[in-house]
Amino acid sequence: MSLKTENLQVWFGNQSILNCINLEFPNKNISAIMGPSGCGKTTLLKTLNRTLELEPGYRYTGRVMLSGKNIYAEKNVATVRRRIGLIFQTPVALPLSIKENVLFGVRYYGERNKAKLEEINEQCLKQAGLWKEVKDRLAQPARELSGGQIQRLSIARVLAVNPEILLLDEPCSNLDPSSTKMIEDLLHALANQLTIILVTHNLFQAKRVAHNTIFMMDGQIIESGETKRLFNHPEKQQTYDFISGLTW
Ligand SMILES: Nc1ncnc2c1ncn2[C@@H]1O[C@H](COP(=O)(O)OP(=O)(O)OP(=O)(O)O)[C@@H](O)[C@H]1O
Repeated sequence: MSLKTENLQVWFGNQSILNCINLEFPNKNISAIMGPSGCGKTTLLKTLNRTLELEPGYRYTGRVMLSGKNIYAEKNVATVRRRIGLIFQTPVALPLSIKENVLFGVRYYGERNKAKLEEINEQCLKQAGLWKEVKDRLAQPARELSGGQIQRLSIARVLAVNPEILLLDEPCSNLDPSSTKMIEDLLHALANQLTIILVTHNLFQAKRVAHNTIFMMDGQIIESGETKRLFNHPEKQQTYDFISGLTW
């Protein structure tokens, strides 16, 4: 599914946060968004599935097009958020069992068939690389899992509602290197089926996982393109300074 933004602008109150964002996210591809703290990365990500509408003072102009249709014209916001799932920085375990964490969204969207629910649970835990670790304790509270396991559980919960796009906001920032590697391997595997957009502070992570990279500053896109090209031959001085560690 193709996702693109057209002249997207965002304000909180009178403060301009995103300015004239025109981006196209290639299908079944991983795009990384990087940039200095406060430049608007999270705001951009949350604008891509209408999560920001919940925040007071939020105003936008422009369009976010999913397969040719503006998601902001869709009356049912829940449908948009099902099709474009968002994973937060802090791993979230709902106060439920491991299995019910996976099935939370599926039940919300109305699936009641027991066999189908069992099938979704197993399939999504396998996709998230968690099945072997939890298959014998599905009824136990999810909060007993480690941070890395909970982050993979959050991904399983989003995958369970069959999204077309996966947005991740610094998903590894609270994880150790081995959990980070598991998430990165998982993203590589998922990129065969989904379009993935990842906000990361970790330039090495962008290099390791992203096909394309977008560099932002002060609410604007400075440069975007193939990851290797952007890191090896940045076209803009600001990009060069950022990847050389001169601006953070
Ligand atoms: N709900 C809100 N109300 C008012 N201002 C906000 C709100 N959310 C974000 N902002 C402002 O928007 C700007 C961009 O914030 P955002 O979180 O998108 O940046 P970021 O690039 O993700 O930063 P970081 O890398 O530190 O997470 C900041 O100035 C922030 O204070």
